Amino acid sequence: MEKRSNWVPIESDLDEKYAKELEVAVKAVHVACLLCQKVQENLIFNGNEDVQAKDDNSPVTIADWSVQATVSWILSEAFGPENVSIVAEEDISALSKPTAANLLSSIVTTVNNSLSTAATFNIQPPPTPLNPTQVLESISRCNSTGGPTGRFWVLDPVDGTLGFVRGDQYAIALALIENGQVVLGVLGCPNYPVNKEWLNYQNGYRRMVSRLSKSGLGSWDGKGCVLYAEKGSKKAWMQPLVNGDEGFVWPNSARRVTVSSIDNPVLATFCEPVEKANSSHSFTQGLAHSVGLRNEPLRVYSMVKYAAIARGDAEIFMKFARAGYKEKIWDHAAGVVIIEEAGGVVTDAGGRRLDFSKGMYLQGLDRGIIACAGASLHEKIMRAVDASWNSSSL
Ligand SMILES: Nc1ncnc2c1ncn2[C@@H]1O[C@H](COP(=O)(O)OS(=O)(=O)O)[C@@H](OP(=O)(O)O)[C@H]1O
Ligand SMILES: [Mg+2]
Ligand SMILES: [Mg+2]
Ligand SMILES: [Mg+2]
Repeated sequence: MEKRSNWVPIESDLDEKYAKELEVAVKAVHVACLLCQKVQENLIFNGNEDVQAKDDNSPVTIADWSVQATVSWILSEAFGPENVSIVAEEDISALSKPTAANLLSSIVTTVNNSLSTAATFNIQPPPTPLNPTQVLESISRCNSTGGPTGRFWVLDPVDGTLGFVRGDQYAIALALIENGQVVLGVLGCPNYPVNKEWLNYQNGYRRMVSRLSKSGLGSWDGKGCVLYAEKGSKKAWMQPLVNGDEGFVWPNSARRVTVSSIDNPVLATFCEPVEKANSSHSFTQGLAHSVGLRNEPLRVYSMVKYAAIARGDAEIFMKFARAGYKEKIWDHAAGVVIIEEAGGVVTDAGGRRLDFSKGMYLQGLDRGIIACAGASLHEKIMRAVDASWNSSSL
């Protein structure tokens, strides 16, 4: 049983400047996590939820659209729609077709069910359930394209949708950007328990769940976590994910997280995308060999990789997408500020910090993304990338 003495009330972390934004964002992500848990359960155990394919063949589900609608609605209610600008992954093109009536109806139901439980987090639900037009409006309101000035939110409603549909890891990522800088990041990880036992089950989250339940260890209670950080605070925080129907009373408690102190690559663990199509496994394998990394790579879907570094469960995250792929800001914004405030370093392979000021893409990214638990380890990995790059076929 974990000692709870190091959990503190959420308010103790709140700096004046973004106090309300952080509080609303953390609550919205909790609501979204609960929504996703229900949809994933239906998808995996009852097999009765739709998985659609987008134009690029990537999957999208009712959870992606429902979270986008729900978070957009919560932010608009809290700050006024005229003050809320959101860059987000999903749009309504597939939902506006006449053949999508059933899909839209499932989304509307999911959003309303989710908002009706939001009172747990002191969020006032809508006076009457949202109708399809209002849900579509909430989704399509997230049509900001970002840029160098002003304030906008960045939302990946379900990051790692592939992991989500496979019953594995995924994340909900919400960040606030002001004048090109990420000032807040909140990362919901519904399948990443507060304790890191899942790391012992390399690439097999579902195997872990089934093994733990068979072994009667009892430590698995299905809960995930929500991580968050405010830029410049030098602190990153983790809350346990609450179960909406436990009679739980908000505010939740939080615990500080910090990166690992390991700076020797020989002892480090690195994480990377599960799919070879999203990042070159052969390049990272060669690089791992060159620096003497002994541990198996931790292949995990979604920004849970950023959470793993921030929590000190792994030391290195690398992503080297194929040439021509343009990384989107919603896949990184929340994770970057959380790792940095937890004591880590995130740059491209040229050592430059990621630039969130150029619209929806991370423009000018040099080769790939390297996040490490500290500056010294980061320096070593950067040197190894440079040494391996020319002999690679990337
Ligand atoms: N070809 C290609 N190369 C690189 N990246 C891509 C590519 N295609 C998609 N994406 C984006 O990757 C997001 C998922 O990244 P992950 O690190 O979770 O990858 S993996 O699922 O573990 O393989 C995924 O985020 P979601 O769409 O939110 O799941 C995409 O934005
Ligand atoms: Mg994503
Ligand atoms: Mg997504
Ligand atoms: Mg997607």
